[in-house]
Order: sequence, then structure tokens, then C-alpha cells
Amino acid sequence: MRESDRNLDSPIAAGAKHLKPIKQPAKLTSDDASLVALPSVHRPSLPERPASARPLPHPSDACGAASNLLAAGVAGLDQEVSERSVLRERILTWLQKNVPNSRLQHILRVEQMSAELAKRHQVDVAQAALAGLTHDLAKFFKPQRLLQMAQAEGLTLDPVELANPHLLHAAVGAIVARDEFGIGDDAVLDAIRHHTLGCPGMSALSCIVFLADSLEPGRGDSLELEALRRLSQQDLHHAVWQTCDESLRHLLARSQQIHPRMVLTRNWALALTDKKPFDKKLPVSRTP
Ligand SMILES: Nc1ncnc2c1ncn2[C@@H]1O[C@H](COP(=O)(O)OP(=O)(O)O)[C@@H](O)[C@H]1O
Repeated sequence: MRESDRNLDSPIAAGAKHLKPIKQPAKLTSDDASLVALPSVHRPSLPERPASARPLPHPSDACGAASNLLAAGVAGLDQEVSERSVLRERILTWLQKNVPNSRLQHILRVEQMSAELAKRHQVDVAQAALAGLTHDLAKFFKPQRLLQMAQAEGLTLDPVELANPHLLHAAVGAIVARDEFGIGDDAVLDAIRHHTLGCPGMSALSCIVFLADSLEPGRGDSLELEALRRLSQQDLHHAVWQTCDESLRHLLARSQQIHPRMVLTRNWALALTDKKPFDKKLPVSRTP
């Protein structure tokens, strides 16, 4: 299911032919904004007076205080939304210089699908959108650069990564997100790190970006993909398990090396999935 952009037969490349032009940075909706916590407002303490001496607050005072609080909250919210929008612009400008347009379109669809899945599963939409937007920052780094950056970071590389340095684009992408864009949110950095192979115990946010990377609409419209998209709306762990199975089948069919972390991710997600009978509409194996 997963293909490099260099392969013109890849689902992404195929899907990209039917793609819309690069979207302008979407404005955050009021729904997204509502997920941002209002900042607490410091109120100076008043000298104590006996209860009997305290005048009852005039209703208009209460209204004034409430509207001050609201104004302070809205200002904080506006600032956070505008900081996010500035960061998104910076990332988009960087991506336009560092990845081909077909990959940028994929990234934008991953951002979008991550945000939708986050909303559906009550996960932070802003974190999901940011992780989706940054998951492939290092996708087009050359193998030598990936190896060198991973080693400089002190990462221990296993034999499959040494033989396939491209797998390191996930871990190196998190380094770029941190160093180039100052992203310090560990949940977002983990979601970038785990977007290709997953990781046992990964958060709902990481599950979402892992799934969005494999299932975004540009990946195709096979029955399997459609079924996995429906499943991702209902049950993240079940969808991670099935998506790993799909990727593993694909790797086996092409005689590619398999990184064991995906097998561990698959076993973890399988163990967390209720043993319900399969949805008849969800194919579990390919028939010739
Ligand atoms: N478990 C795995 N073991 C080895 N290679 C893998 C595994 N999962 C994915 N890959 C390979 O890693 C590369 C990158 O995967 P991915 O990040 O999903 O990229 P893409 O977005 O191009 O599909 C692909 O070439 C894919 O075949």
C-alpha cells in the first residue's frame, strides 16, 4: 500500500493526478478554536469586609466582569490561533521548497484527515493537524543525510534501518520539526516519529497520524482502503491492526524487508481490539 513518490505507479502518484491545486492555508474553524483552553485571568484580591458590610454586586458589575473575562479569553485565543497560522505558513513555505508538489498534496490530505479523525475521537485537533502537516518533513532527504542526522542525534540504528535508511525519514522528520520549527510538543514529535512503523503503546494522536498517512483519500479507492477508512472512524486500534496487516501483506508480496517494529505495533493493536466478528464489508485477506 505504501509507495514512494519516485514510483510513478504508486497510489499516491496515481491519486495525485486527480488532485485539487494546493489549498490555501485553511483558517481554523470555530470548532477548532473552541478546543483551545481559555487562559486564566488574574484577579487582584480585595480587602476582607464583614459579610454584612459587603454590598450586593450590581447586576451590571457582574456583566462587566464577565465581559472583561470574555475579552481576555478571546484575546488569548486569537493570539494562539494566529501563532498557529504563522507556524503553518512557515512550514508550508519550507515544504514547497523541500518536497515535490505530489508529496505536498499528500501531506495536506494527511493534515486534513488527521484533524477529522482527531475530532471524531476527541483528540486535540490542533496537535493532529500539526503532526499531519509535519510527518513527512524528511521524506526527500538522501540516505546519507538521514543516517548522519540519526547518528548525530544518538539514535541506535538497527540492521533493517541500516539497510533501508529511508525508514529513518520518520525519526529524522521529528528532529527537523523540533530544530527547524521549534516544535517542542512531545506528543506531536512522537506522532511524526511513529507515522511509518507505529509503535506499541503509541498514543491516540500517533494512531491517527499513522492511519491518516496510509488511508488519506489520495491512496486510492480500493474496497480494502474504503473499509479501513470506515474502521478508522470507529475504532483506532482495530484500524491500526488491520492497516499494519495490509502493509505487511504488501511488503511480503514485494519481497521487501520487514521492520519488526511494525509487527510489534500490529500485535499490540490486535491485543487491544475487542474480539468481535469481522465486519463482512471489511476484507481481511486478498483473494486472487
Ligand atoms: N514494516 C516495514 N518494514 C520495512 N519497510 C517498510 C515498513 N513499512 C513501510 N515500509 C517502507 O517504508 C517506506 C516509507 O513508508 P511510508 O512512510 O508509509 O511512506 P509513503 O508515505 O511513501 O508510503 C515505504 O517504501 C514502505 O514500503
